[in-house]
Amino acid sequence: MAEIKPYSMCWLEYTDLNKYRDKYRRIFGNIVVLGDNSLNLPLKELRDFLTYSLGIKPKIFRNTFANTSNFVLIGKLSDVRKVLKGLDEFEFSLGEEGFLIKKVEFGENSILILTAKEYVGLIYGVFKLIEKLKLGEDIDKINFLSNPSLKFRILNHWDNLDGSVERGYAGNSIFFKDNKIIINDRTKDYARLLSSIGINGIVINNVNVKKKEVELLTIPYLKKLKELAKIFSAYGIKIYLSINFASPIYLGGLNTADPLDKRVSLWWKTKVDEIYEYIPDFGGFLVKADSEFNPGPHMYGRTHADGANMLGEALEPYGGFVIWRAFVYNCLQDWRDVKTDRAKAAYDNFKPLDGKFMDNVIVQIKYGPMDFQVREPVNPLFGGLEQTNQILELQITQEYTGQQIHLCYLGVLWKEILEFDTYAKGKGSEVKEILKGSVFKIKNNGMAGVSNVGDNINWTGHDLAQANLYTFGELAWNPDEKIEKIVERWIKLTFGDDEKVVENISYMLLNSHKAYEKYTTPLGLGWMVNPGHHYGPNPEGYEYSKWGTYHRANYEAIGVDRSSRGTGYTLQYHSPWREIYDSIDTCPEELLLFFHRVPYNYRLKSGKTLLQTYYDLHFEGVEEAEEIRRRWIELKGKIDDKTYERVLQRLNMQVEHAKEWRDVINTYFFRRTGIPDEKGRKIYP
Ligand SMILES: CO[C@H]1[C@H](O)[C@@H](O)[C@H](O)O[C@@H]1C(=O)O
Repeated sequence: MAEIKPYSMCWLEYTDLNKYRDKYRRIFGNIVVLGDNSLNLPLKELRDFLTYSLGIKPKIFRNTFANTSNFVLIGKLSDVRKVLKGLDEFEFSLGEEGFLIKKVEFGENSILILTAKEYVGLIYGVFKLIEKLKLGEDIDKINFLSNPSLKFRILNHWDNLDGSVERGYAGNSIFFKDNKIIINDRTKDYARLLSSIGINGIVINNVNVKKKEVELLTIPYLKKLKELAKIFSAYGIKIYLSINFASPIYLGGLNTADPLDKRVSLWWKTKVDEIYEYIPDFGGFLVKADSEFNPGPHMYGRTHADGANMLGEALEPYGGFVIWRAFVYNCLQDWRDVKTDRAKAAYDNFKPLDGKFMDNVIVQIKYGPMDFQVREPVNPLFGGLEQTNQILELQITQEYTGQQIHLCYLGVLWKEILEFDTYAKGKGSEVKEILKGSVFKIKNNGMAGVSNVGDNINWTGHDLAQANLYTFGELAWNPDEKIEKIVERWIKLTFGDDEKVVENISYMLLNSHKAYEKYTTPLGLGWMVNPGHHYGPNPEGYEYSKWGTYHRANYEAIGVDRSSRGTGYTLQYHSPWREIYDSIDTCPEELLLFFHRVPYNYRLKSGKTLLQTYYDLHFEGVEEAEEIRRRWIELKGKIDDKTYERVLQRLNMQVEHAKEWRDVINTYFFRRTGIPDEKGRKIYP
């Protein structure tokens, strides 16, 4: 029996797979390992899975297969090639992090090879092999080579040293408590989970680096971080830290953090030297600078490039990276000022700096120009920046998308973002192609996801929110994969392969984002949330505040004119998007209110008015939330009771809160216009 843990292992759980035992026994009864003890970890992963899930206790052979006939062979490609011929081509096709799983016949013997150029590939590979076995896939003729498409596949934790998590909806931090770093069994299990979805970097602390967190760069913390980094490193994951740009003042006693001041750059160099003494494979820094009250180079009249490059120089000798966020805007705006448009800020700040960053600096860009709303257009910096490394920032944690009380599967949205064609170099310049490095020459690109993980027993609060974490990793590894396939795989790995279970949960996941969008703020509106915590409806919650997030509804119209006749935001896009978005007639309706100010009586393509459409979508959204719950209820008895109940409870809350959204928003529109619903449904006066 596998040890029983006080938390679930999500898609890695050792479920009983006895039914596949006979299918796999012949080959998996023997494992030959080529190489030294460094391969013990992938070996242990495979052995534990075979033992606990399949009831196969493999015999292990080290550096010999003299007495075996059928076996699994694990080793680095250079070692495997010494004993098996015909593997030359893989020297070229395997990348640094890639792996190969291949069945070969060798005389009388059947051998399943798991190989990679580097150790890290063997780790990723062993988890993929386990996944295939867990899914019961045929491995008789397997010839599966996989390299990640994106170089950086990083999770951002917004965890604070006191154990709280900014925008966290799954309990407390798994990394920090009472200003101490936590290291326990769960740390390693987290590394295993992340490695199994190909993650290769993790920023462990919040981008808002407050006074206490500045101390993470001091020796007492570095000593502990060294231990933590070792655990992650064994699974192919590098540790990064968010830093406060003013650290030389807080920690170094300097009176400035000016990036062009020699004392400042020297302080950082010395600090970086120290960090690498403790953590030789340290990934680098994530920096939120000149953003929402965090200090940055603007304070000294310097540019983001000045700031980032100064850090880049300190990290360069060690191969470390600076990840610099593009989330920079005026957060002290006056609602009476109609000229300033927050949506334009990232582009306005960073486009002029294109080409000025060092090669080990990466600009990390939120998917949209505002802030992780349920729908926004894709940030025009994608396609706008041509000579700057870039990371697409997604929010796995559901700040604006239901806070893990609502089921809102984000994979469908992320897929649309990745497939958005920027037309930067004509057709075929999709975001995913830019990130792969195939549109511009820049190569140090990737994806970052703000983690949805906490210390809840299911890691993510809502059990089904595990799918968002899984999907993030899978898409970062291969953004070309079909989302339906990822969903199906996650369900089977997590809940087994019962047809009804797969059918219903697929339905629930694939339709949940659309439903959430409908009953909250469809047509690109966004922002009608309660200020501060961002849960639940509040149509004017952000209307007169300083955050630059206004819809400016009056009795006739709603939305911001961001066209060339308005704020000019549309001009940040390449053609044909700038023309498409610029005209109310061609603008995709799902983004209509983002780009245009639209009268309530404006007729959409369906022939219905904007107002009636808004009413209809809200009624539909609630019905869809009810249907999603119904699909879950159909699975009673097919899902273990505890999980079933936990999810049902959240789905019940979702339906209730969806009704609250529907009624508050519909009433708001009714009160603004005085026009009732054509279908006479209940709208509160
Ligand atoms: C970490 O701060 C977050 C903040 O909680 C969130 O509400 C805001 O939208 O985005 C910020 C950011 O992305 O920096």
